[in-house]
Amino acid sequence: MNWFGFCPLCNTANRVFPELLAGLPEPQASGLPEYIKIVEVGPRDGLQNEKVIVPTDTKIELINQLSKTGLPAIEVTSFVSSKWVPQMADHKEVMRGIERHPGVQYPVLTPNLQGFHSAIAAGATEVSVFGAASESFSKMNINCSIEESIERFEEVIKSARNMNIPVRGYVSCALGCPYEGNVVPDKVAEVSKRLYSMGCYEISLGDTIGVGTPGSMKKMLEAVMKEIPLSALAVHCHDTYGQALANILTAIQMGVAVVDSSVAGLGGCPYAKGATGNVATEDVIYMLNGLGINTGVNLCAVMEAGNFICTALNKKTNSKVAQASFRTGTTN
Ligand SMILES: CC(C)(COP(=O)([O-])OP(=O)([O-])OC[C@H]1O[C@@H](n2cnc3c(N)ncnc32)[C@H](O)[C@@H]1OP(=O)([O-])[O-])[C@@H](O)C(=O)NCCC(=O)NCCSC(=O)C[C@@](C)(O)CC(=O)[O-]
Repeated sequence: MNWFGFCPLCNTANRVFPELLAGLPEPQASGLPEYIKIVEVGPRDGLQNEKVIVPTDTKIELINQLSKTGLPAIEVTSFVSSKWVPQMADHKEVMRGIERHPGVQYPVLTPNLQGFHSAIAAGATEVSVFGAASESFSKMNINCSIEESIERFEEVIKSARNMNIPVRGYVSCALGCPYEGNVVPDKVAEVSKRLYSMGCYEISLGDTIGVGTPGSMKKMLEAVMKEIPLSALAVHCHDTYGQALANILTAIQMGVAVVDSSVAGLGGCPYAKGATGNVATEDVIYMLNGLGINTGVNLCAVMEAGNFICTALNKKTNSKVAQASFRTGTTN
Protein backbone atom coordinates (compact mmCIF):
# COMPACT_ATOMS: atom_id res chain seq x y z
CA MET A 1 0.00 0.00 0.00
CA ASN A 2 1.17 3.47 -0.84
CA TRP A 3 0.97 5.87 2.09
CA PHE A 4 1.94 8.91 0.06
CA GLY A 5 0.54 10.07 -3.21
CA PHE A 6 -1.49 12.52 -5.18
CA CYS A 7 -5.19 12.06 -5.42
CA PRO A 8 -5.68 11.60 -9.18
CA LEU A 9 -8.92 13.55 -9.06
CA CYS A 10 -8.32 16.65 -6.95
CA ASN A 11 -4.52 16.55 -7.28
CA THR A 12 -3.93 17.24 -3.61
CA ALA A 13 -1.19 15.34 -1.87
CA ASN A 14 -2.76 12.81 0.43
CA ARG A 15 -0.96 10.99 3.17
CA VAL A 16 -3.71 8.42 3.13
CA PHE A 17 -4.51 5.61 0.76
CA PRO A 18 -5.07 7.45 -2.53
CA GLU A 19 -6.91 4.47 -4.02
CA LEU A 20 -9.57 4.77 -1.33
CA LEU A 21 -10.02 8.45 -2.10
CA ALA A 22 -10.24 7.68 -5.79
CA GLY A 23 -12.60 4.75 -5.26
CA LEU A 24 -10.41 2.41 -7.30
CA PRO A 25 -11.58 -1.20 -7.29
CA GLU A 26 -10.91 -2.99 -3.99
CA PRO A 27 -11.79 -6.62 -3.42
CA GLN A 28 -15.34 -6.66 -2.10
CA ALA A 29 -15.83 -7.79 1.48
CA SER A 30 -18.01 -10.88 1.37
CA GLY A 31 -21.66 -10.84 2.37
CA LEU A 32 -22.10 -7.09 1.90
CA PRO A 33 -24.26 -5.34 -0.71
CA GLU A 34 -22.39 -4.71 -3.99
CA TYR A 35 -23.87 -1.25 -4.35
CA ILE A 36 -24.94 1.26 -1.70
CA LYS A 37 -27.15 4.18 -2.65
CA ILE A 38 -26.12 7.35 -0.84
CA VAL A 39 -28.85 9.90 -0.19
CA GLU A 40 -27.19 13.27 0.35
CA VAL A 41 -29.14 15.30 2.91
CA GLY A 42 -26.67 18.16 3.44
CA PRO A 43 -28.56 20.94 1.65
CA ARG A 44 -31.64 20.24 3.81
CA ASP A 45 -30.67 18.47 7.05
CA GLY A 46 -27.20 19.97 6.95
CA LEU A 47 -28.27 23.57 6.59
CA GLN A 48 -31.63 23.68 8.41
CA ASN A 49 -29.98 24.21 11.79
CA GLU A 50 -27.57 26.97 10.73
CA LYS A 51 -28.24 30.07 12.82
CA VAL A 52 -27.24 32.58 10.14
CA ILE A 53 -29.42 32.46 7.03
CA VAL A 54 -27.38 30.99 4.19
CA PRO A 55 -27.84 32.95 0.94
CA THR A 56 -30.09 31.17 -1.56
CA ASP A 57 -27.37 31.32 -4.24
CA THR A 58 -24.96 29.49 -1.93
CA LYS A 59 -27.50 26.71 -1.37
CA ILE A 60 -28.09 26.44 -5.12
CA GLU A 61 -24.35 26.37 -5.85
CA LEU A 62 -23.86 23.62 -3.23
CA ILE A 63 -26.58 21.47 -4.79
CA ASN A 64 -25.21 22.10 -8.29
CA GLN A 65 -21.74 21.02 -7.17
CA LEU A 66 -23.15 17.91 -5.45
CA SER A 67 -25.11 17.07 -8.61
CA LYS A 68 -21.82 16.61 -10.47
CA THR A 69 -20.35 14.11 -7.99
CA GLY A 70 -22.30 11.01 -9.01
CA LEU A 71 -24.64 11.15 -6.01
CA PRO A 72 -27.94 9.50 -7.01
CA ALA A 73 -30.16 11.53 -4.64
CA ILE A 74 -29.84 14.99 -3.08
CA GLU A 75 -32.41 16.25 -0.59
CA VAL A 76 -32.84 19.84 -1.64
CA THR A 77 -34.95 21.67 0.96
CA SER A 78 -38.12 21.39 3.04
CA PHE A 79 -41.55 22.88 2.46
CA VAL A 80 -42.20 23.59 6.12
CA SER A 81 -43.31 26.71 7.95
CA SER A 82 -40.70 29.49 7.85
CA LYS A 83 -41.77 30.38 11.40
CA TRP A 84 -40.62 26.94 12.50
CA VAL A 85 -37.49 26.64 10.36
CA PRO A 86 -36.46 30.06 9.01
CA GLN A 87 -33.44 28.63 7.17
CA MET A 88 -35.73 26.76 4.75
CA ALA A 89 -37.93 29.79 3.94
CA ASP A 90 -36.40 30.07 0.44
CA HIS A 91 -37.54 26.55 -0.51
CA LYS A 92 -39.30 27.68 -3.71
CA GLU A 93 -36.34 29.71 -4.94
CA VAL A 94 -33.89 26.88 -4.22
CA MET A 95 -36.08 24.29 -5.90
CA ARG A 96 -36.52 26.47 -8.96
CA GLY A 97 -32.89 27.60 -9.09
CA ILE A 98 -31.01 24.30 -9.18
CA GLU A 99 -29.68 22.59 -12.29
CA ARG A 100 -31.13 19.10 -12.42
CA HIS A 101 -28.93 16.33 -13.68
CA PRO A 102 -30.40 13.29 -15.40
CA GLY A 103 -30.46 10.29 -13.09
CA VAL A 104 -30.32 12.36 -9.89
CA GLN A 105 -33.36 12.44 -7.59
CA TYR A 106 -34.11 15.73 -5.81
CA PRO A 107 -36.51 14.95 -2.93
CA VAL A 108 -37.90 17.60 -0.56
CA LEU A 109 -39.59 17.34 2.84
CA THR A 110 -43.35 17.93 3.00
CA PRO A 111 -45.06 17.58 6.40
CA ASN A 112 -48.61 18.13 5.14
CA LEU A 113 -50.74 18.85 2.05
CA GLN A 114 -49.92 22.54 2.17
CA GLY A 115 -46.22 21.75 1.90
CA PHE A 116 -46.87 19.12 -0.75
CA HIS A 117 -48.80 21.53 -3.00
CA SER A 118 -46.12 24.23 -2.63
CA ALA A 119 -43.41 21.71 -3.42
CA ILE A 120 -45.14 20.47 -6.56
CA ALA A 121 -45.81 24.06 -7.70
CA ALA A 122 -42.08 24.73 -7.32
CA GLY A 123 -41.24 21.71 -9.49
CA ALA A 124 -40.56 18.93 -6.96
CA THR A 125 -40.75 15.44 -8.43
CA GLU A 126 -40.21 13.47 -5.22
CA VAL A 127 -41.24 14.23 -1.64
CA SER A 128 -40.62 12.85 1.85
CA VAL A 129 -42.96 12.76 4.81
CA PHE A 130 -41.32 12.73 8.20
CA GLY A 131 -42.79 11.02 11.23
CA ALA A 132 -41.38 9.80 14.51
CA ALA A 133 -41.45 6.82 16.82
CA SER A 134 -41.74 9.15 19.82
CA GLU A 135 -44.91 11.08 20.72
CA SER A 136 -42.99 13.94 22.35
CA PHE A 137 -40.68 14.41 19.39
CA SER A 138 -43.61 14.35 16.97
CA LYS A 139 -45.32 17.09 18.97
CA MET A 140 -42.17 19.21 19.21
CA ASN A 141 -41.13 18.74 15.59
CA ILE A 142 -44.39 18.89 13.64
CA ASN A 143 -46.86 19.99 16.32
CA CYS A 144 -49.08 16.90 16.27
CA SER A 145 -49.33 13.39 17.67
CA ILE A 146 -48.04 10.36 15.76
CA GLU A 147 -51.64 9.43 14.90
CA GLU A 148 -52.43 12.91 13.56
CA SER A 149 -49.19 12.91 11.59
CA ILE A 150 -50.14 9.62 9.94
CA GLU A 151 -53.48 11.16 8.87
CA ARG A 152 -51.63 14.12 7.32
CA PHE A 153 -49.14 11.85 5.59
CA GLU A 154 -51.98 9.75 4.20
CA GLU A 155 -53.36 12.84 2.45
CA VAL A 156 -49.91 13.66 1.05
CA ILE A 157 -49.33 10.11 -0.12
CA LYS A 158 -52.77 9.90 -1.79
CA SER A 159 -52.22 13.14 -3.70
CA ALA A 160 -48.70 12.07 -4.61
CA ARG A 161 -49.94 8.72 -5.93
CA ASN A 162 -52.44 10.50 -8.21
CA MET A 163 -49.55 12.49 -9.66
CA ASN A 164 -47.05 9.59 -9.82
CA ILE A 165 -44.81 11.33 -7.31
CA PRO A 166 -42.71 8.91 -5.23
CA VAL A 167 -42.86 9.41 -1.46
CA ARG A 168 -40.11 8.52 0.98
CA GLY A 169 -40.88 8.19 4.70
CA TYR A 170 -38.69 9.11 7.65
CA VAL A 171 -39.06 7.65 11.13
CA SER A 172 -37.17 9.85 13.60
CA CYS A 173 -35.99 8.78 17.05
CA ALA A 174 -35.44 5.22 15.84
CA LEU A 175 -32.65 4.76 18.40
CA GLY A 176 -33.60 7.30 21.04
CA CYS A 177 -35.55 10.49 21.67
CA PRO A 178 -34.28 13.82 23.05
CA TYR A 179 -37.42 14.08 25.23
CA GLU A 180 -38.32 10.47 26.13
CA GLY A 181 -34.95 8.74 26.05
CA ASN A 182 -35.27 5.08 25.13
CA VAL A 183 -37.55 4.18 22.21
CA VAL A 184 -38.60 0.55 21.89
CA PRO A 185 -37.81 -1.16 18.56
CA ASP A 186 -41.42 -2.38 18.25
CA LYS A 187 -42.66 1.22 18.13
CA VAL A 188 -40.17 2.00 15.34
CA ALA A 189 -41.37 -1.10 13.49
CA GLU A 190 -45.02 -0.12 13.95
CA VAL A 191 -44.64 3.44 12.59
CA SER A 192 -42.40 2.21 9.76
CA LYS A 193 -44.95 -0.43 8.78
CA ARG A 194 -47.74 2.12 8.68
CA LEU A 195 -45.79 4.48 6.43
CA TYR A 196 -44.72 1.63 4.16
CA SER A 197 -48.25 0.21 3.95
CA MET A 198 -49.59 3.64 3.04
CA GLY A 199 -47.27 3.77 0.03
CA CYS A 200 -43.86 5.14 1.03
CA TYR A 201 -41.40 3.37 -1.26
CA GLU A 202 -38.61 3.58 1.32
CA ILE A 203 -38.37 4.12 5.06
CA SER A 204 -35.37 6.01 6.38
CA LEU A 205 -34.72 5.16 10.02
CA GLY A 206 -33.33 8.22 11.77
CA ASP A 207 -31.00 8.15 14.74
CA THR A 208 -31.99 11.76 15.22
CA ILE A 209 -29.73 12.47 18.20
CA GLY A 210 -26.96 10.02 17.38
CA VAL A 211 -27.24 7.98 20.57
CA GLY A 212 -27.44 4.56 18.91
CA THR A 213 -24.76 1.90 19.02
CA PRO A 214 -24.23 -1.12 16.79
CA GLY A 215 -26.09 -3.13 19.44
CA SER A 216 -29.21 -0.96 19.45
CA MET A 217 -29.08 -0.58 15.65
CA LYS A 218 -29.10 -4.37 15.28
CA LYS A 219 -32.06 -4.84 17.65
CA MET A 220 -34.05 -2.05 16.02
CA LEU A 221 -33.40 -3.35 12.50
CA GLU A 222 -34.33 -6.89 13.51
CA ALA A 223 -37.73 -5.58 14.66
CA VAL A 224 -38.30 -3.42 11.56
CA MET A 225 -37.17 -6.15 9.15
CA LYS A 226 -39.99 -8.36 10.40
CA GLU A 227 -42.45 -5.82 8.98
CA ILE A 228 -40.78 -4.30 5.94
CA PRO A 229 -38.65 -5.72 3.12
CA LEU A 230 -34.97 -5.01 3.57
CA SER A 231 -34.86 -3.46 0.09
CA ALA A 232 -37.16 -0.67 1.35
CA LEU A 233 -34.98 0.39 4.28
CA ALA A 234 -32.46 3.18 4.69
CA VAL A 235 -30.48 4.39 7.69
CA HIS A 236 -29.97 8.03 8.66
CA CYS A 237 -27.33 8.35 11.37
CA HIS A 238 -26.30 11.46 13.25
CA ASP A 239 -22.84 11.28 14.75
CA THR A 240 -23.31 12.92 18.16
CA TYR A 241 -21.65 10.08 20.07
CA GLY A 242 -19.22 9.10 17.29
CA GLN A 243 -21.11 5.89 16.53
CA ALA A 244 -22.48 6.70 13.08
CA LEU A 245 -20.00 4.78 10.89
CA ALA A 246 -20.15 1.75 13.18
CA ASN A 247 -23.94 1.87 13.10
CA ILE A 248 -23.97 2.14 9.31
CA LEU A 249 -21.58 -0.78 9.00
CA THR A 250 -23.89 -2.83 11.21
CA ALA A 251 -26.86 -1.91 9.03
CA ILE A 252 -25.11 -2.80 5.77
CA GLN A 253 -23.89 -6.08 7.27
CA MET A 254 -27.58 -6.79 7.85
CA GLY A 255 -28.28 -6.00 4.18
CA VAL A 256 -29.43 -2.37 4.24
CA ALA A 257 -28.27 -0.78 0.99
CA VAL A 258 -29.36 2.85 1.31
CA VAL A 259 -27.48 5.29 3.55
CA ASP A 260 -28.29 8.96 4.22
CA SER A 261 -25.37 11.28 4.87
CA SER A 262 -24.46 14.94 4.81
CA VAL A 263 -21.56 16.62 3.03
CA ALA A 264 -18.94 17.82 5.56
CA GLY A 265 -21.06 16.24 8.31
CA LEU A 266 -23.18 19.37 8.53
CA GLY A 267 -26.48 19.32 10.29
CA GLY A 268 -28.76 18.65 13.17
CA CYS A 269 -32.45 18.96 13.83
CA PRO A 270 -33.73 22.27 15.25
CA TYR A 271 -36.09 20.24 17.47
CA ALA A 272 -33.42 17.85 18.79
CA LYS A 273 -31.24 20.08 20.96
CA GLY A 274 -27.60 19.08 21.20
CA ALA A 275 -27.71 16.67 18.28
CA THR A 276 -24.79 17.16 15.93
CA GLY A 277 -24.64 16.66 12.21
CA ASN A 278 -25.26 13.60 10.14
CA VAL A 279 -22.42 11.29 9.38
CA ALA A 280 -20.22 12.96 6.76
CA THR A 281 -20.78 11.77 3.19
CA GLU A 282 -17.02 11.82 2.62
CA ASP A 283 -16.43 9.41 5.53
CA VAL A 284 -19.15 7.02 4.39
CA ILE A 285 -17.74 6.89 0.86
CA TYR A 286 -14.19 6.34 2.13
CA MET A 287 -15.39 3.43 4.28
CA LEU A 288 -17.43 1.91 1.45
CA ASN A 289 -14.53 2.31 -1.01
CA GLY A 290 -12.39 0.39 1.47
CA LEU A 291 -15.00 -2.38 1.62
CA GLY A 292 -15.03 -2.58 -2.18
CA ILE A 293 -18.65 -1.43 -2.29
CA ASN A 294 -19.65 0.63 -5.29
CA THR A 295 -21.43 3.95 -4.68
CA GLY A 296 -20.79 5.60 -8.03
CA VAL A 297 -19.76 8.76 -6.16
CA ASN A 298 -16.52 10.66 -6.71
CA LEU A 299 -15.14 11.27 -3.22
CA CYS A 300 -12.81 14.10 -4.20
CA ALA A 301 -15.66 15.98 -5.89
CA VAL A 302 -17.74 15.63 -2.69
CA MET A 303 -14.78 16.92 -0.65
CA GLU A 304 -14.60 19.94 -2.94
CA ALA A 305 -18.33 20.62 -2.42
CA GLY A 306 -17.73 20.22 1.32
CA ASN A 307 -14.87 22.70 1.16
CA PHE A 308 -17.11 25.14 -0.72
CA ILE A 309 -19.91 25.06 1.86
CA CYS A 310 -17.56 25.13 4.86
CA THR A 311 -15.78 28.17 3.43
CA ALA A 312 -19.15 29.84 2.80
CA LEU A 313 -20.27 29.10 6.38
CA ASN A 314 -16.86 29.88 7.85
CA LYS A 315 -16.85 26.46 9.51
CA LYS A 316 -14.45 23.58 9.87
CA THR A 317 -15.54 20.38 8.15
CA ASN A 318 -16.76 17.56 10.39
CA SER A 319 -15.53 14.99 7.89
CA LYS A 320 -12.49 13.17 9.24
CA VAL A 321 -11.52 12.17 5.69
CA ALA A 322 -11.63 15.78 4.48
CA GLN A 323 -9.71 16.96 7.56
CA ALA A 324 -7.01 14.35 6.98
CA SER A 325 -6.78 14.96 3.25
CA PHE A 326 -6.65 18.74 3.38
CA ARG A 327 -4.25 18.71 6.35
CA THR A 328 -1.82 16.39 4.65
CA GLY A 329 -2.44 18.13 1.34
CA THR A 330 -1.20 21.42 2.71
CA THR A 331 1.70 20.12 4.79
CA ASN A 332 3.18 17.76 2.21
C1 LIG B 1 -45.65 20.96 10.27
C2 LIG B 1 -45.87 22.38 10.68
C3 LIG B 1 -46.05 23.26 9.45
C4 LIG B 1 -47.13 22.43 11.52
O1 LIG B 1 -47.21 23.68 12.15
P1 LIG B 1 -48.57 24.21 12.77
O2 LIG B 1 -48.29 25.53 13.37
O3 LIG B 1 -49.15 23.15 13.63
O4 LIG B 1 -49.44 24.35 11.43
P2 LIG B 1 -50.88 24.87 11.18
O5 LIG B 1 -51.50 23.94 10.19
O6 LIG B 1 -51.62 25.13 12.48
O7 LIG B 1 -50.63 26.28 10.47
C5 LIG B 1 -50.00 27.34 11.16
C6 LIG B 1 -49.28 28.22 10.16
O8 LIG B 1 -48.25 27.45 9.50
C7 LIG B 1 -48.48 27.51 8.08
N1 LIG B 1 -48.11 26.22 7.50
C8 LIG B 1 -48.66 25.02 7.75
N2 LIG B 1 -48.06 24.09 7.00
C9 LIG B 1 -47.11 24.72 6.28
C10 LIG B 1 -46.16 24.29 5.34
N3 LIG B 1 -46.04 23.01 4.98
N4 LIG B 1 -45.33 25.18 4.79
C11 LIG B 1 -45.43 26.50 5.12
N5 LIG B 1 -46.31 26.98 6.02
C12 LIG B 1 -47.14 26.08 6.60
C13 LIG B 1 -49.96 27.84 7.94
O9 LIG B 1 -50.19 28.46 6.68
C14 LIG B 1 -50.19 28.79 9.08
O10 LIG B 1 -49.65 30.05 8.70
P3 LIG B 1 -50.22 31.41 9.35
O11 LIG B 1 -51.68 31.40 9.01
O12 LIG B 1 -49.94 31.33 10.83
O13 LIG B 1 -49.41 32.46 8.66
C15 LIG B 1 -44.69 22.91 11.55
O14 LIG B 1 -44.66 22.21 12.74
C16 LIG B 1 -43.39 22.83 10.85
O15 LIG B 1 -43.15 23.50 9.85
N6 LIG B 1 -42.45 21.99 11.37
C17 LIG B 1 -41.18 21.83 10.72
C18 LIG B 1 -40.32 20.90 11.45
C19 LIG B 1 -39.05 20.63 10.70
O16 LIG B 1 -38.86 21.02 9.57
N7 LIG B 1 -38.16 19.93 11.40
C20 LIG B 1 -36.91 19.54 10.83
C21 LIG B 1 -37.05 18.46 9.82
S1 LIG B 1 -37.26 16.84 10.54
C22 LIG B 1 -35.67 16.28 10.80
O17 LIG B 1 -34.73 17.02 10.65
C23 LIG B 1 -35.45 14.84 11.13
C24 LIG B 1 -34.97 14.02 9.93
C25 LIG B 1 -36.03 14.00 8.82
O18 LIG B 1 -33.80 14.57 9.36
C26 LIG B 1 -34.68 12.56 10.33
C27 LIG B 1 -33.91 12.39 11.63
O19 LIG B 1 -32.77 12.86 11.75
O20 LIG B 1 -34.49 11.78 12.51
